[in-house]
Amino acid sequence: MMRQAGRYMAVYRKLAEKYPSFRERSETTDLIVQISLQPWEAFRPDGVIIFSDILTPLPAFGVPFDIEDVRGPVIQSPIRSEEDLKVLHPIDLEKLQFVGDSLKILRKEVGEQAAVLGFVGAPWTIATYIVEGGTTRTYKTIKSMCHTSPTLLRSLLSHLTKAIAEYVIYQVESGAHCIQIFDSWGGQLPPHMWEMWSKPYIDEIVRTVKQKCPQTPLVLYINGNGGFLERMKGTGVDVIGLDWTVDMADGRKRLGSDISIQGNVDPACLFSPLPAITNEIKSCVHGLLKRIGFACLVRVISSAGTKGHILNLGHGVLVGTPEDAVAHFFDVARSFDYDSRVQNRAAGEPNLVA
Ligand SMILES: O=C(O)CCc1c2[nH]c(c1CC(=O)O)Cc1[nH]c(c(CC(=O)O)c1CCC(=O)O)Cc1[nH]c(c(CC(=O)O)c1CCC(=O)O)Cc1[nH]c(c(CCC(=O)O)c1CC(=O)O)C2
Repeated sequence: MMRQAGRYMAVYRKLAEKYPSFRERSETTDLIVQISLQPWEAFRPDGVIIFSDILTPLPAFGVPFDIEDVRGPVIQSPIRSEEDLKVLHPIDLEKLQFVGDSLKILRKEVGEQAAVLGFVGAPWTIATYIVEGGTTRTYKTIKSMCHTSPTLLRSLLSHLTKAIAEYVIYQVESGAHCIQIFDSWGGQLPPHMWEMWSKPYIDEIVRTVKQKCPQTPLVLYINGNGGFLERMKGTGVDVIGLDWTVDMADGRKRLGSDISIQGNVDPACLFSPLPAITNEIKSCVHGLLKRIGFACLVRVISSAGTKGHILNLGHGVLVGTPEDAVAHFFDVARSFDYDSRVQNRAAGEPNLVA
């Protein structure tokens, strides 16, 4: 479940009182492991996501940042000129050792009972933070740069692409079974601009990672991706993450049966009464069943966890979500009878469904 650990959990909030700096919580091996395991201990999901952030690798290639309580991520020195680019250097993976160490420990902690999941931000999405200096509603600085300083923006995106590809490989070599690429803000671009300013860089990451780690499933997620599904498939990833604005059956029809889909229950639905949550999950799964047929789904799911449907929310768990609603989501997911019929818990191949 996206944003599986974090502020909606009371144990996390309590730990955050003791360690008030987000960077400390997400850059100290013991704390990363402890926080990543909080939802595992509470809900026993099929995947344990390392507690980290898409911005975590930035200081390792020359871009310091902080996460402030109200403002969220803040980049003190945004990159907006050729001169600013000079701070960038190749990624120093030694500075991210806490990520590698945590993944190794998480693999030991969960054994064969769950997949361990890593993640990165896509170059465009990371660039929005580096250029805008933090979170933005309009993306106007970076979007105007596409027209006023295309060479500069291309240099930045190329640098990020190299760094992120190396970081993905590092996570896989440290034990991640699967990597999700968050192009969370790719959906802010018109699709033809995404093809120019985001897709080629994701393509390059997929190519590089597939050469080194051909067995590792890659998931691609864009927030607001209704206009992008076919284009996302063109990157060569193994799984497309749908947000909740796309009907699951439409998504499957548009993407075909030769690729896996993740998603896509509306995260806000977890604020509803439990029976309503059950219905939403069923309609997400059964919509898919109706579209491609039950037998076909079983066949697709059973192919070693890289094809089929990974039941998930359409984006992260929202702050304030009741924990019993999250528990209910996992209970309902586990209750589907296809789960018990599918033999995708082969040795060394944790179940990636749900
Ligand atoms: O999400 C917020 O509102 C907080 C600010 C924010 C952060 N990163 C950010 C943003 C969004 C923005 O403002 O641009 C920037 C950020 N981090 C992330 C994404 C990708 C996405 O969710 O679409 C994004 C961009 C898009 C987005 O936030 O929707 C990814 C992320 N951050 C984080 C996690 C890990 C987790 O939650 O389990 C994960 C995802 C792992 C996964 O789902 O597989 C952790 C994180 N980062 C952050 C926080 C809040 C700070 C705290 O706990 O003290 C937290 C903890 C939490 O969400 O409860 C900081």
